[in-house]
Amino acid sequence: MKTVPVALGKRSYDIHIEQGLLGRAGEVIAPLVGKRPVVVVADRNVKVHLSTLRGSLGAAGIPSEAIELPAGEATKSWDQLAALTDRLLDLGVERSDHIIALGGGVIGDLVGFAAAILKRGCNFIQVPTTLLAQVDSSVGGKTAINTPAGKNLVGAFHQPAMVLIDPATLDTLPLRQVRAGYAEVVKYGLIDDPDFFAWCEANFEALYAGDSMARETAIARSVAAKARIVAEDERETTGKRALLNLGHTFGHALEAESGFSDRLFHGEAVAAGMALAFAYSAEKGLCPKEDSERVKAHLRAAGLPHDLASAGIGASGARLADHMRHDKKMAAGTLPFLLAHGVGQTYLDRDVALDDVAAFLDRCDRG
Ligand SMILES: NC(=O)c1ccc[n+]([C@@H]2O[C@H](COP(=O)([O-])OP(=O)(O)OC[C@H]3O[C@@H](n4cnc5c(N)ncnc54)[C@H](O)[C@@H]3O)[C@@H](O)[C@H]2O)c1
Ligand SMILES: O=C(O)C(=O)C[C@@H](O)[C@H](O)[C@H](O)COP(=O)(O)O
Ligand SMILES: [Zn+2]
Repeated sequence: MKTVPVALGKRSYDIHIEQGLLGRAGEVIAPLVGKRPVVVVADRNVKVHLSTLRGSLGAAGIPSEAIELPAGEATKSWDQLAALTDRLLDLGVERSDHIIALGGGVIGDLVGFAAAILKRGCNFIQVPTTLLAQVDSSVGGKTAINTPAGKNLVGAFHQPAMVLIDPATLDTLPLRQVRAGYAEVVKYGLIDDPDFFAWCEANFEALYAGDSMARETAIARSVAAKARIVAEDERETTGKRALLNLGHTFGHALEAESGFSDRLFHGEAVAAGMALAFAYSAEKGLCPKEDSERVKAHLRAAGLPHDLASAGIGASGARLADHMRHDKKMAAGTLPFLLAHGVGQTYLDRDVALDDVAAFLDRCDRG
């Protein structure tokens, strides 16, 4: 088993990665939970993994209850949050108990937020089953729901007590979802690790084909990068953690424009967003055009949206900029942007005018 520590003082925890880990999750979790019952909150599409997980909990002598929730971004809602917290209260969850989130980023974000507010803070464990959740959302403690105003606008920082990653759960994940998760893998290369971006260019096909070495390398390098950044700036106050938002100001606007629907998954929106961030950087002369073209070419080759047209977005720049005004990075009326000086050289630019971004978007090809 490979273990990546997340060093956050009293809130430190381990990320465990191992093929088949779900089948022995009970013994790994047992030292945390003792013999207290746990509640597993699972996505309805992961029934087979739920049964493996509960089997291993039972074998370790840990009683469990299950709550199954509908799949999809719409589940990150006030209604689902209220229903979930009511169920958890009915089940008698105590503050020191552990709630397990089994599923993708939607389940992780919702369950993490429920755990943050239930009895003013319960423990939770992330057991991510999508590539996106295994490389990104299960780590770092950002939890949230969406509101009519936009993405992740109500939430809390609440770190999990442990993250258990079984790459074998990806065997059941549809290819389109694997690709969407891969966008967040590429992100780490683009932020500050050009060697990892080159690794991505050379290995994405193996990853898509389910090669176990490629999967484990992608997951381990991604979570190590995220753990390092989160340990430096847990609450996104210094600008360091904001680097993880590369492509997200554009991406969240595209998701909002798509109505948070299956038309554009989060990872797909982030892929288009990263390509737009590089294209804007190149247009401003901040980044070599070859780097921007290289990013776009890789995302295209990887079957991901790489501009507005391939993301299916026809909205005006002004309309997309209106979505961006809800971004949580907005400070004193200005929105800092994640731009790049090149591949692996992302930085937070505090001198970008939203109107200029809107005009740039109007010059881009439409869907
Ligand atoms: N908190 C964070 O740091 C963070 C980071 C990145 C993304 N996110 C959030 O994560 C969400 C996206 O997560 P996601 O891409 O995992 O989406 P998701 O949770 O909607 O999962 C994608 C789809 O895969 C299905 N699924 C999950 N595991 C499966 C499996 N093993 N086999 C078959 N089907 C499976 C789900 O039912 C769903 O239909 C977004 O809401 C995004 O904002 C949060
Ligand atoms: O962990 C982070 O920090 C991230 O920004 C990771 C992102 O991939 C993720 O989508 C996050 O939820 C976006 O955060 P937000 O603060 O823009 O809602
Ligand atoms: Zn993201």
